[in-house]
Amino acid sequence: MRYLLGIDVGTSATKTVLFDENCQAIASASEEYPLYQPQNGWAEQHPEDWHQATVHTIQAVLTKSKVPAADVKGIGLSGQMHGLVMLDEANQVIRPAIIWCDQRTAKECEEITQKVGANRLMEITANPALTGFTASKILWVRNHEPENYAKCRHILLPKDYVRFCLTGEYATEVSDASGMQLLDIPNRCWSDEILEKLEIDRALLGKVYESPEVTGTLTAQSAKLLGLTTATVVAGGAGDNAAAAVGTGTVRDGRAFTTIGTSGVVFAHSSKITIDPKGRVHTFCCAVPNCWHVMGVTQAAGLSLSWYLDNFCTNYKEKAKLANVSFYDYINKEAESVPMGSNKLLYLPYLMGERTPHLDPNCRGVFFGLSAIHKQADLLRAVMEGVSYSLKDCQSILKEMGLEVEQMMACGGGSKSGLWRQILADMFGCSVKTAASQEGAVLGVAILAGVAAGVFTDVPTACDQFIAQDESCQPIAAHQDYYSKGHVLYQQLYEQLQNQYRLLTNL
Ligand SMILES: Nc1ncnc2c1ncn2[C@@H]1O[C@H](COP(=O)(O)OP(=O)(O)O)[C@@H](O)[C@H]1O
Ligand SMILES: O=C(CO)[C@@H](O)[C@H](O)COP(=O)(O)O
Repeated sequence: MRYLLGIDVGTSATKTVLFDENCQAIASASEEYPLYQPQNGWAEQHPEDWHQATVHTIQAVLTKSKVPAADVKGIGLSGQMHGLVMLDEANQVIRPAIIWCDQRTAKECEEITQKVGANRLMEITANPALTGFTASKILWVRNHEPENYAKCRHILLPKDYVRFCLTGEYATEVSDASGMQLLDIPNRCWSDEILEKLEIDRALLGKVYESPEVTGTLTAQSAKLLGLTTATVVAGGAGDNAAAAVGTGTVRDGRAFTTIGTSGVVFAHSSKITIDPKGRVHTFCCAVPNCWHVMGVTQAAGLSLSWYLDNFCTNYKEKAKLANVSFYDYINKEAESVPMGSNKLLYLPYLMGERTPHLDPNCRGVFFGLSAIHKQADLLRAVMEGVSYSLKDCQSILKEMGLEVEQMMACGGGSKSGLWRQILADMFGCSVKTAASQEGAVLGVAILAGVAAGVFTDVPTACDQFIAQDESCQPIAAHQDYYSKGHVLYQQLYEQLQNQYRLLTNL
């Protein structure tokens, strides 16, 4: 039997799963690490935490499974997108990584638009200048930390830093590189025009591969450390959403999925490049060669839930213990005990600014309609509903762009909640399904590794063979009606507050 490793360098943790050649999970391990917020709207992590978590979780799954090293044919890397890792001459990390949800670069986005031109930026990178994307982070370091910029010899994305540690190669692949705002998205290569206009040296960037290509093999040192062999290939892999697309079988036109991870995403596959002229959703290269995807992003999806639970529900852990149920079973029951609409309470999930549909780094979270009748559980359900309203915003734009969706899958930590999936089905007005394997991104990159290692012929064929569907939530007409009215009110709240958010930032 041959085996494949899928690794997802997420925001909350790195997760590693060992699959056999039938894509059955054999062993899994995950390791959490901190997210640092040194200022309001800033977000950083230590790249070494990602590397250590990868090493420990690979070692853990190999120990648990007792699979012979020589039978592990390939490694697939998935990861949080957009983060900026800078290495010096000696390959040392220069400063903490500035990650995807960091919002400090509004001025640098103006600089990018002015230097490249709004129209050329859309034509080449398929997206307007965004604070979340890597290019504005590079310019921020150049503008604010010139001594760090001067030392920089290599720029890598989070999972590509881990790749460098494993293989010694400076490489990336098209799906993750799409989120740097330096890639020519229609032609799937670095854009010399963008690099020249932004005065970024191309030599700083790694080689760009397609997702199922081989980017290298393990170095002797990392093979020894991990308990693997130097014959193990490391595939291009994919950004976490492009990876989850493969892991949920979203690899053909008409297919889509919604993720509730730290962020939230509504993602549709497209064999043709389609761009929203207003830039509210991203068009990126996907993990299937010669295909693209369009996705809307909610900055704080699971993050909203974690923030609420960590700060205002510390009693829930004890209550779950007393009730003898898991923590998330307990919180989902609590949310279910509250009627639809959370007793007339609305939540705007803009804790880290918002991408789709507002592209606004200044906006922040709101509970609207608080009354003395509200209890912890009302706010809990309002958070889940508010995140879902934001995902509804994403779905509406994909529809407006003519991306027909025949199948909506759900993945990410939040999709484990039956209640959350039902709310999504009610708001989207379509069935929301889960894959039989809940492994999403890690399964996706294990399939990419399988193609790279010659275990599978191509990505869509492997998905057809190995991805099966499981549960399906159908929309309930009365809920749909309520939530469509709620959505109108939800949308009006941002419109009313847009100017006040700017004033708050400048206060
Ligand atoms: N059973 C569950 N019910 C509801 N939410 C959950 C559940 N399990 C995890 N989550 C949420 O999912 C999020 C983590 O999702 P995950 O996909 O692991 O994140 P990431 O890959 O972004 O680190 C957490 O923020 C948590 O709030
Ligand atoms: O910024 C994006 C996509 O554009 C996020 O999807 C990040 O890639 C982080 O993902 P999670 O850690 O929430 O899964």
